[in-house]
Amino acid sequence: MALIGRAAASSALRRWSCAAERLVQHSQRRLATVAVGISGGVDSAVAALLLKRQGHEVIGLHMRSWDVKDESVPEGEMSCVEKERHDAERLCRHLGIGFHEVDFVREYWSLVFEPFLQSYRHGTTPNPDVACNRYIKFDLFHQHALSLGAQHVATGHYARLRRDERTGRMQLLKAVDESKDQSYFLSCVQQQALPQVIFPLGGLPKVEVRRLAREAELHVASKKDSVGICFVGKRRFGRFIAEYLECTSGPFVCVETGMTVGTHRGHPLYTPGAKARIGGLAEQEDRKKWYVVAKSAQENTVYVCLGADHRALKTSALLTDTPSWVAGDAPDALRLANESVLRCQARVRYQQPLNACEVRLSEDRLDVAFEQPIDYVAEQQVLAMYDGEVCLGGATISQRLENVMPLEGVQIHG
Ligand SMILES: Nc1ncnc2c1ncn2[C@@H]1O[C@H](COP(=O)(O)OP(=O)(O)OP(=O)(O)O)[C@@H](O)[C@H]1O
Repeated sequence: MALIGRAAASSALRRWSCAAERLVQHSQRRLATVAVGISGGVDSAVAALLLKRQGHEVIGLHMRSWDVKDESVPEGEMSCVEKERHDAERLCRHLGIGFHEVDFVREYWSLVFEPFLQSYRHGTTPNPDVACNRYIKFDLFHQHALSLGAQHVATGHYARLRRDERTGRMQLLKAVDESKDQSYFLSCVQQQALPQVIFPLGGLPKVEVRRLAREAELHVASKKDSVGICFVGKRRFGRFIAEYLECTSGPFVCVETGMTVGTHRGHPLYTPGAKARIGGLAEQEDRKKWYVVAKSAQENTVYVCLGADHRALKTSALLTDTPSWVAGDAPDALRLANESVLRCQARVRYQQPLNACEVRLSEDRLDVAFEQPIDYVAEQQVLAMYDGEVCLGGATISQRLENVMPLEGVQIHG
């Protein structure tokens, strides 16, 4: 009897001490208040759900970065901006977390959208998502989230963070689900924001994120992933850009022959590497096969070639503007040795396979040589550099070098 009593008492004690331990861990974790960027989509909602389950005090922060006035919405329909806000608020209510809003419409316009338009005017192809992450989400938005009393700021980005044992700085890593990896868009984010950042989805496959959303009965569980540039919403890009930039028709010129092979509807509507869809040609087959090589804004000319494998679409070397290193400084290979060369991998587009390259610093710019020529390099897009799974940083491409242009003297820079 006494034995049974002692066993029961000690098991009760064990249960109690486990419960107490859980309570202590729980209350310690509760000390962290995490502001989650709630977009109205499934990823950030699941990020908030997971943080809440871990015991954090979670608040939802929705940002308005685009004015309803700048969306043409059919009568009686809700604009994209309003729909996202509505979904974000409903999600916070469902998750039982506070809902906060912040307006960065003006800042987004001047730091992201104006430079985006300017770049298009000059005949180049910018990346507004990289600029948005650097100047808005991981700077102004981040600071605002901290000013609300949060110690951490989380987003639904697919990427991971790790502290570098040697330097003590934060490293940006690719997501485990490579098909969703967003480190490319984060490659120009600055080190100072990263110690407070959490990416709860970096280790999860997207299918698991959707499953968690369904299990938690989030109304956005089956909502489509956002594709393309966020402010364009569901509109066709051509129609959208034509509202802001003058698009006048001009010639499509074949880089091989120098001959005009069709008429384009305005150079801003075309991106190097994309199909040109030249109309007016008799052969349907040919129409399918023209690709944009380059553009000249000055001459309002779009240069094209026949076939996706044409050597005019390949680039083996390029120059960039001043790079942005996630660690804050350039990697040791570029800083410490004379004649220093960084051997790494790089991509020039979201989800492009990584390409081996050599990077040299020339003044404060990068001179990049690829082991094999790569496809579809567009000026003003971002080059993101990697050492295995670590994203080292990014830089805006200022010039394609050694791209094969069979037609001597074709001037492609606007
Ligand atoms: N309007 C917004 N307000 C607050 N945070 C935002 C907003 N838009 C995006 N974010 C944050 O940035 C992350 C990445 O944004 P992105 O536009 O790539 O959306 P996404 O991958 O489709 O994610 P989601 O499914 O959450 O919309 C989001 O998961 C979210 O945390």
